[in-house]
Amino acid sequence: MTQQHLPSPISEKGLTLRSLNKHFGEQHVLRDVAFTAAPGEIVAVAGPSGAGKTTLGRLISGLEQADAGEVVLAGRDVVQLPPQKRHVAHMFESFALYPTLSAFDNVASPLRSPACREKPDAAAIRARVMELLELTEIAHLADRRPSDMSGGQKQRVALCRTLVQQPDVFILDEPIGHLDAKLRHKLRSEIRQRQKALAQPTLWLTPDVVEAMAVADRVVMLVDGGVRQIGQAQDLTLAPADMDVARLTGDPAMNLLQVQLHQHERQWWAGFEWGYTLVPFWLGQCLAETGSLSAHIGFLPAHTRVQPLTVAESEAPPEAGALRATVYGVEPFGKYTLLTLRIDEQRIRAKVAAHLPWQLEQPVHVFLPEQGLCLFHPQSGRLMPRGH
Ligand SMILES: Nc1ncnc2c1ncn2[C@@H]1O[C@H](COP(=O)(O)OP(=O)(O)OP(=O)(O)O)[C@@H](O)[C@H]1O
Repeated sequence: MTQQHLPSPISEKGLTLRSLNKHFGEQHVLRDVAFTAAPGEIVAVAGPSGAGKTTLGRLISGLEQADAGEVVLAGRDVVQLPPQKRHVAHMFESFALYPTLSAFDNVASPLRSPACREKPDAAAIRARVMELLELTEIAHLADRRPSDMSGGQKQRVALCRTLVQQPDVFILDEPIGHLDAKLRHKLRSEIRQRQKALAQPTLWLTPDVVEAMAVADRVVMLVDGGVRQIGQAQDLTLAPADMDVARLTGDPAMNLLQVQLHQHERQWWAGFEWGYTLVPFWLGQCLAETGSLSAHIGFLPAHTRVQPLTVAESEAPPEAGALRATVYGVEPFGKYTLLTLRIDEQRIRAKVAAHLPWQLEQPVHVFLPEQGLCLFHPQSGRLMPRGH
């Protein structure tokens, strides 16, 4: 476990996870998961499908038992407690609505339950439920049953039923995945504002790292059941802990280009089928220390400069630091254009100004950025500290 994975001192009202482990049969689904979420903090747990996000949420709620580890919630170690005594408001990916109840009654159900700590009266319940139904734009469906609703409408009922509670932690498992882009944007910021004002932490589980970065104060990157990195959007984007995190973060994700380095007259060169290009000296020195001269370098599409060339220009040797490439794909997004570029058999992407008329198969030079160039260890795939 690295230093960044160590939980900070526990807060009376927050959530602290320590060394959580879970197997399903032979499969090690969660490995030493440890992090904290402070009161009012939104922590997103992001990672690809099968990373263990749902299982982690279920361990915190008590719907699954951990093999080992601690879940400390509002100052209590809750590992031995049954779900109803943990005071967790959990929105399930599957919604789990009551089929015979209306949308209103589904949302009101936790407030009417004997396990509810607050015992609000009917008027208070109505006010809280309607406020959420209005926020999520389904107030007009208050009397409808789940069977007469779309997937996105059911998801909003499930979301309201979770947010209406006053638990010790909120767990939202893919809470807005079924909604259209406009509503997703609105709810992302509305829910963020709402949860930030509360005294409880919120865990937001999602495979969408861009959503995670937009909504959360910090993002926990979970890959293969292990925490690879915890950080804010810019930490994950500019300095991903390893190549898996680099592939998952950014919009679009960081370019990962395999290079084979060679030293010649105290300079380092990357070799390609079309020839060699000069690379920063620190890159060669750092890589040489690993005992291998082949590795992946990373750079963001937004930092990738592309220069269009005529055919005649493209046949001359590229200037120092430039890579020879051809345009493979052009996606105009209005404010900018996203280019896919082919360098030998590899593909990279570049976010470029929209005004140039890019052509498929057009020859270009690509310039590696001096700042923001990352080197990943040839064996572990971890980000290497940058040399001088
Ligand atoms: N009850 C179970 N029995 C056996 N294996 C399980 C069980 N629940 C989950 N798994 C396995 O554990 C791993 C993690 O699953 P989990 O649902 O937690 O992932 P996830 O990150 O939430 O994925 P998704 O984004 O697709 O929902 C997967 O390989 C899954 O097949």
